[in-house]
Amino acid sequence: MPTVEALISRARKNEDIARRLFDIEVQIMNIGHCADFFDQLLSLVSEKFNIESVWVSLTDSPVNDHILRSIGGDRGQDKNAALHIMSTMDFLQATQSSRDPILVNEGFKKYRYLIPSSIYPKLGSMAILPLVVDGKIIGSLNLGDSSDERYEPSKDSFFLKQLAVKASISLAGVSIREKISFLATRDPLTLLRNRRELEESLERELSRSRRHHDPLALVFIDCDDFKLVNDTYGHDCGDMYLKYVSDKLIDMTRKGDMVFRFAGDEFVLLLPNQNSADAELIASRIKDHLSESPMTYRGLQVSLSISYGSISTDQLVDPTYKTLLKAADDKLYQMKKHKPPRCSLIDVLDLH
Ligand SMILES: Nc1nc2c(ncn2[C@@H]2O[C@H](COP(=O)(O)OP(=O)(O)OP(=O)(O)O)[C@@H](O)[C@H]2O)c(=O)[nH]1
Repeated sequence: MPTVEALISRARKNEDIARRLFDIEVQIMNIGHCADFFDQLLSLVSEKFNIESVWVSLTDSPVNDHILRSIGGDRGQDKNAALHIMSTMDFLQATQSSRDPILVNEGFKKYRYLIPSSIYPKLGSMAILPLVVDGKIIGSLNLGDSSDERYEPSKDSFFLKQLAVKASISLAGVSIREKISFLATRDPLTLLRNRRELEESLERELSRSRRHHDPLALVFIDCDDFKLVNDTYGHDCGDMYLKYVSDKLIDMTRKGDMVFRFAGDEFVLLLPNQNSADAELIASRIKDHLSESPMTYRGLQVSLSISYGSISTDQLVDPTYKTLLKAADDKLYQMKKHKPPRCSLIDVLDLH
């Protein structure tokens, strides 16, 4: 039978843990970006509870696309050891899809995919706290210690569960807030940056280019005879065509480049640090590649063709948002003018 003093001491200890959990919750609940959320969460948990190793394992499931994009990570390419990205199957197999904390102090091999290699050799025990967003397990918050007692499996995991729930609820909030602000800047069909974003990005990049005396290139792209796609195959095919083109534009540009949907079948590339020759080369490569990569739609190959106009700040005196766009649009118009009209979009019938 515990003494009154022991009971009071235990109650105080629990109160102290609850207060620390509350402090963490208050500090993470209003964060706007997933990357900042994880940084804050990990450092707060480690600091408030004096934990040797704290890291997050995230599955590569499509439900995590938004979070992975936000933290800038892909599987096998962790942003840092504290954010560990792994296959969904490995994760669910190791944890048996448990929604309760898992305490481990032996048999780490089973959980090896969850543990960054820099932490694995130091572990005496660990706690795996599942993170659940929108009812789906998306990974875990993990706590590790060199002693085999701290997370000994028979220990009470009540507060660990509390931590898992608070982290999950806050992450869901951050994720939704970030998604809303992301979508406000995007074209809903292609998810490319929208025209308003172009205006802001172009102003920003122009002043950066002036400050650093670096060139900035812009390519204006228009799909040829796009109306024919809609008229021949219907609007769904037209939508697919626009998505197909936008994916190719993303694939064929570099990480620092920006791709925008300007309007209907018009796209703009913003290429920091590229001069006129670079921009012309990139644009003509994209044009050639699209011409050689017809889109498959219901067993038909629908051919693609674009016209473009490329311009760089090194070709204009005192370039502005308007003059840069206008110069690229003029060049696009010149290319369009010399293009023979197409009457059919079908290259090859029936691929089956
Ligand atoms: N499917 C689909 N069609 C769209 C969308 N936005 C605009 N359009 C269509 O895009 C077509 C653009 O037509 P035009 O401006 O004549 O362009 P074009 O047929 O490519 O002609 P050129 O530019 O002269 O080669 C119009 O028929 C619009 O209705 C969209 O989101 N989805």
